[in-house]
Amino acid sequence: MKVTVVGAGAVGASCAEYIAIKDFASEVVLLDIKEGYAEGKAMDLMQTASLNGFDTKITGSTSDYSKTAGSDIAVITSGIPRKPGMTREELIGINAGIVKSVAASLVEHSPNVILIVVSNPMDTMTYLAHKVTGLPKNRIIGMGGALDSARFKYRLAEALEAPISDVDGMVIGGHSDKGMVPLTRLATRNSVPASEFLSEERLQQVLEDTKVGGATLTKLLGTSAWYAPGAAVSGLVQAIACDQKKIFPCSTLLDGEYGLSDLCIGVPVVLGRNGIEKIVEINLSDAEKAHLEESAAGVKKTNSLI
Ligand SMILES: NC(=O)c1ccc[n+]([C@@H]2O[C@H](COP(=O)([O-])OP(=O)(O)OC[C@H]3O[C@@H](n4cnc5c(N)ncnc54)[C@H](O)[C@@H]3O)[C@@H](O)[C@H]2O)c1
Ligand SMILES: O=C(O)C[C@H](O)C(=O)O
Repeated sequence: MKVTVVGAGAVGASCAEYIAIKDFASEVVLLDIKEGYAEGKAMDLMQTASLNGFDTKITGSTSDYSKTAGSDIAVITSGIPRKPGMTREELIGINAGIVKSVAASLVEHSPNVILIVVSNPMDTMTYLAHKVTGLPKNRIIGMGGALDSARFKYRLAEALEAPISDVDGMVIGGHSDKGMVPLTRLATRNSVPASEFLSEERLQQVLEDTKVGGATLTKLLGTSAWYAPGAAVSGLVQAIACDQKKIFPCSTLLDGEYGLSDLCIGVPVVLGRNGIEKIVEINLSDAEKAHLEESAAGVKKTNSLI
């Protein structure tokens, strides 16, 4: 299993590290445009191999896509991150050009690749990857919901004063401060609805904290987060590589599902060796449907800028 990660910055390197530590891929290629940067990150990571006990071979490349040839999965993290006070949508001017050229180069060298798009604004960048490559829809996946759901579970565990392994929850919708739709109605603590333990007001606070999860970290760090994003990407890569058939909320091209078409937005999907093997349509309440529709309108507005 060969995995390429484009962008050896904060998220790309974190993602490569988690993939290696989980030890399911034979090879990870890191690629960046900064001279020597990906090679340096790859060497540093390889020097953790004996310490962390993995055999995955990590190599680096400065803009040489021939090194990525034959990749089964490629992750696109290249692009600028936001600074405090910015929205993800404001990154579109620079990141659209980067994602466009990177996606085309990846597919040129690995025609059978499954693409995972991370660069922001992620839903629009995922849609752009479709426009540029024309790959079948099962082979282009946007990562946002897996991260947002992890943050939702973190906030739920905090409110419930429970171990995180005891809570479950999912966030669908666009990966944006306003567009996320945390499904508080379906959140549970060990199969018991979270609403049995938490007031409506406290659940609403969990929802609000989840939606601004990325912005909160950006304010604290001066740039956006990388550990949880890297871990979330590695989870998707592993589900595909190991044909796990796990459900994750991912940004995918919709064609009538959830009453939405011609956009990529986060909904639950089954991930396996063929990428997105199924879009799972769950019954949403009227309020959740309205939130998802509002979120879709926001994503479409951003899509109109590419
Ligand atoms: N979807 C998500 O959930 C999520 C989570 C975190 C970050 N992000 C996004 O991921 C992107 C990367 O974030 P980061 O913190 O790693 O940024 P970063 O600045 O640390 O790393 C980005 C890297 O991309 C490289 N790069 C730029 N143009 C390139 C090109 N044409 N080809 C190859 N490499 C190129 C840069 O040299 C840099 O090393 C940002 O757009 C950020 O908003 C998305
Ligand atoms: O918040 C950001 O800009 C980065 C990323 O989308 C995140 O949610 O951490």
